[in-house]
Amino acid sequence: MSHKIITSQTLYQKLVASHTVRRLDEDNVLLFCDLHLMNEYTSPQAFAGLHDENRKVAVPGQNVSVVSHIIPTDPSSIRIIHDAASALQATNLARNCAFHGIPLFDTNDAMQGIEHVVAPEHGMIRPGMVVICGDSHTTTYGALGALGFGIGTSEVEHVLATQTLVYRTAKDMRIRVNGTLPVGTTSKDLILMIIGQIGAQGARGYVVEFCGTAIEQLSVEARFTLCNMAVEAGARGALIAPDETSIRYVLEKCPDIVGDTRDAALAAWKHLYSDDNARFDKEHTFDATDIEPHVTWGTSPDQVLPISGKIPSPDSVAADVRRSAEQALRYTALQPGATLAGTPIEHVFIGSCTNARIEDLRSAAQVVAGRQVAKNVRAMVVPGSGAVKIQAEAEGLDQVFLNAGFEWRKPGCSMCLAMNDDVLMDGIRCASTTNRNFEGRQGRGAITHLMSPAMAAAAAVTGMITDVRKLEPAHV
Ligand SMILES: CC(C)[C@H](C(=O)O)[C@@H](O)C(=O)O
Ligand code: SF4
Repeated sequence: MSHKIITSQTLYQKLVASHTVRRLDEDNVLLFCDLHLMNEYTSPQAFAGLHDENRKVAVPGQNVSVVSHIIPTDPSSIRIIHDAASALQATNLARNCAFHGIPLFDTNDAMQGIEHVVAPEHGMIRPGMVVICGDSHTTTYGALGALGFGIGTSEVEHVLATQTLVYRTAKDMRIRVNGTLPVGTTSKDLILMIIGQIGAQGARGYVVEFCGTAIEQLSVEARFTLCNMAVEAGARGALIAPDETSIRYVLEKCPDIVGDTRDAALAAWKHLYSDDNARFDKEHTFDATDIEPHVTWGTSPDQVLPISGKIPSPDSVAADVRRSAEQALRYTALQPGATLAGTPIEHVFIGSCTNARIEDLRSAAQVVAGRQVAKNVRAMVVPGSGAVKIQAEAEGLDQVFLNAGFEWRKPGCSMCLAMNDDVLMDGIRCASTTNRNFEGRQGRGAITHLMSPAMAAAAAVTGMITDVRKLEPAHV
């Protein structure tokens, strides 16, 4: 007689178990995917592979495509992609989606934007789902208690053909953040601090569950920022157990969840938490109480400092990271021992799937209101999606930015990775709300400093990296 042993499970284990079609071996399962998101960049070869084998898309309705990376953001009314290769990617995506009956947010759709901003605002992401995409920042959806992660192009083809994925299970990490984030700081500062502490590989091989009072107090949009950037610590996924805050958000975005469906959904979501005795392979605890605004000084997101900190000397860092620190400082042209505050910048970019949602724009606008972009600084806001842009315009935020001398652009990935026309020149130093400060990320030779939207706004109006908490009150 066999006895079923009921053990405590982590939230991550519950999500994997509920989507496992078949266990393949010790490490791998065949995982069912509730939603597969696609973009123009990582899907063409997958469709080509599918067509070569004469296969159909298994469940077209559980796939959605968004043109994100290569779309132009200039304010002209019709968007025309001038680069031939990029235009071809967009046309291919449109053709493939039409052929297979896959919904598409196309280049000139009013709701167009960055895939990770578009999907949740249209109610596509719900607690308990598995969401995958050929894009690393799919971890964003953990904010709603959905397991999201990026996949490679060959996997995209497999998912299209079967709506399943051969999935190597990850280890479990818990990051608890006690306390409350102080005024003037955001979840961007929190995640930059965490990445600085555990390193760019610190969560490699793990799915991270965030918990603790500081996390509970975060809005859903702030949680998106946190989970989005967990991948910059190497995480294979990020999760926050659904609570009242996230459930309210989802119900607002999902008009179809009513009546019995709503009761059933609420009942199912109640189980989405890590059991008391669940075992995590690794745990970290932080306190949010004394967190300062954080800004990167190097070419990896873990090369980061609190704004009052001093740029490290390569001699003072551990031997294994010394060379990369030296290289980074050579690239960013900064002096060890100096503070980041006061470093002149030439460009400000407020955008990306990390920080281009409405709350991000509100927080930047609050700093900008009544001030002017500093002389010699070019500053732009690229909203995360058409919906964010429309909302911001309804609130008059576009006018706040335009009056101050910012450019107000159309949505897209834009200068987050410079795959469209928004590219920085060699040597230009940019205060950026994005997630990656790699060499050349925003243009060859361009230097990126990652920070929160409020800090980027402070940089725009002062012309230098500035502690937003120390700005004199503006005369609005
Ligand atoms: C283009 C895409 C594959 C890439 C990713 O996977 O993250 C991009 O979105 C990025 O942010 O670097
Ligand atoms: S905004 Fe940046 S990080 Fe996000 S999907 Fe686009 S390129 Fe990647």
